[in-house]
Amino acid sequence: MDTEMEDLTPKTKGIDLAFRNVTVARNSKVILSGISGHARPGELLAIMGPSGAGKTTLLNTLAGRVPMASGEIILGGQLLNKRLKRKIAYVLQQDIFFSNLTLRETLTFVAMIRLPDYVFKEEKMKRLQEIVDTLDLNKCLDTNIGDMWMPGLSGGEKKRASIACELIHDPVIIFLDEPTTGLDSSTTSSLISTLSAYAEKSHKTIVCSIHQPSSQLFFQFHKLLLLSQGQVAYFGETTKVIDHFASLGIPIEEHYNPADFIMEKLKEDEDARVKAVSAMKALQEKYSIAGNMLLSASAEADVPENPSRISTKIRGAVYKIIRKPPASSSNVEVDANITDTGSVHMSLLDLEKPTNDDNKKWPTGFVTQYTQLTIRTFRESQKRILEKMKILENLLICAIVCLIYFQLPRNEETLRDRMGAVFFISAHWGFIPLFDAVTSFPMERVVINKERSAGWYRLSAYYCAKMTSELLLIIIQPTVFVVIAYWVIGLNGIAAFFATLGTVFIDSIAGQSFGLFVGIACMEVSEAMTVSIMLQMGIMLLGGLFTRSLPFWLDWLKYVSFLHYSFHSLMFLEFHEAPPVQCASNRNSSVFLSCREPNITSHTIPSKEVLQYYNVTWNYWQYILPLLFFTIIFRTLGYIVLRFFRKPV
Ligand SMILES: Nc1ncnc2c1ncn2[C@@H]1O[C@H](COP(=O)(O)OP(=O)(O)OP(=O)(O)O)[C@@H](O)[C@H]1O
Repeated sequence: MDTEMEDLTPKTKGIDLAFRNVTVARNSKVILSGISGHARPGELLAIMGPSGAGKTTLLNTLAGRVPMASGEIILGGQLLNKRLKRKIAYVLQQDIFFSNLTLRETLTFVAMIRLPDYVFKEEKMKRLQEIVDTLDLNKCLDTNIGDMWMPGLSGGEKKRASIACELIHDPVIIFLDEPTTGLDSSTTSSLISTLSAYAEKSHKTIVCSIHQPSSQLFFQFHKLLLLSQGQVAYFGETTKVIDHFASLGIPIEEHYNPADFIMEKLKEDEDARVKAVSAMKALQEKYSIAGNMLLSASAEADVPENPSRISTKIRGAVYKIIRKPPASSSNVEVDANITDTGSVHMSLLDLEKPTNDDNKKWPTGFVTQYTQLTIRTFRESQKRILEKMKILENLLICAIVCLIYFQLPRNEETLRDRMGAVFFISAHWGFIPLFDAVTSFPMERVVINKERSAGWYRLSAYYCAKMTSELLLIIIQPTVFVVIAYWVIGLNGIAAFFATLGTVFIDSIAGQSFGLFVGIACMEVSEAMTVSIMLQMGIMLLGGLFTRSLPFWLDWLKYVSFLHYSFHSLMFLEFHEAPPVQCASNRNSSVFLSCREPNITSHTIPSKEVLQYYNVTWNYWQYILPLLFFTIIFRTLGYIVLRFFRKPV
């Protein structure tokens, strides 16, 4: 893999990362205590430590995703801020994707949306190909990402795909949270080699948390930050760690994997752990650590034999470190002059200065974001909504409905059945999109949150794309259903047919809007399902078929059921200006006045009377406008909840 590294020509060089006295507390528990360290461009820094040591918390904190109780994070000479956060790439431990998109579709979207608008599409695709070559992903470009239910990319390929998504936009610094979890040893080895080579060749700063690498892998990391119970147990060059532990009186046994040895000592030998942590503390207390960490210095100045001698050793290296800069300063200056090794001057102020382009909040404009998100959402939803099983299910339901209501005679005896058929159509096509939205959104939220926290696009662009891209898909299945069932059942004529079709579309869109709102408001699929089933019951009962006369204090509730409007508008279309309904054969038992009237010779019921009998007293638009209003209200509420109450961390 690394042989192809030459192809990759990043436009931006990495920048220095320095962190000092990072302390994080959660629920009055201190998770990280006074963590300091430093990584330079071209370096691969490993954060290692036993489970629960605080690796993920530290990475999240360095990436600006977790608030600190105290401490400083300095990137390229500036305290970490919103603008800098957008230049950080963060590869999460979990690989989060839309599982039914192919890798090519996924990466094309990322390239189009994360590379700035002034880069031509051909250039974006070229950059994408370079990343694909570098990470050896050519073979699986047309494979679905997949998940536990759908076969797709292997674990290693998925991890490389996650890394590819982050490398495309040429970040200045890359964080990876346990990228080797779940990978076999050869995939792990090839991944770490790729990262190490990438850091060196493209001069990027890479920080990566890792559990327990093999010894071969261990030495591929340039630097090591060892955590134990939220404290630093070692920070410095990886090659010096064995000597360092030996100097503390903890020598490694021969032929032992150093990573295994260190982890065992930290986990099982409390004395060794305390010694290691105290040695680091002694260093930190002695010197204010800013741009350069003491042990990286001590590594250059040889490793001290024991903690008590550390200060002498460091003093021997004659470090002049400017003391803690003022907290208010946005440009933190750190000088490290090593007088005995020549004049090594490093001013973090000299590194990357923000350009106008850097200050832009989003990599691409609204139009690009909206277009790309529409394409992606359409592809993703198309595979979900028009899934083979769903099509089959709807065709079967259509067949059952056609069999039950086949060519309903238009008479009083079958009026109830006709009403049932109309109610079924409105309920079915209101609830199918509702449940699709309810079940799919909580899963989609995970992807959206990942992308929102990394600042890929505006929420408004995503939401507009989501609202519009699925419209066409939502109406395909009801169209097929209505086209077949309408004529097989023998509903009202051709003019009412088109109006029925339009009404079913509006019903489906209102149902989807309601489902989307519930899906957005609920955090879990199970919670969303419980809430929607309860609401579905209420909506059904208030729809107009089951309850014709509610207690007066409950009567208003029917007006909040969208089904009430869709059902009544379809009833209106079915009976307004429709062929007459024949009276019951026993006219005396008829519920309609027109049939019971002894002087009237006609044996039919006027549509107006049927509509009145079923309480369909408004005109068509009076039922449709509230449906449109519901759609707008639920979609707006969905946006508000997503924007203000469901913010990603
Ligand atoms: N919100 C929280 N409230 C309380 N404790 C927390 C919270 N988040 C994390 N912790 C605790 O902080 C410690 C560090 O967690 P973290 O996930 O950073 O460890 P880790 O080193 O990444 O572990 P692993 O290797 O198992 O992933 C753990 O003991 C964890 O239980």
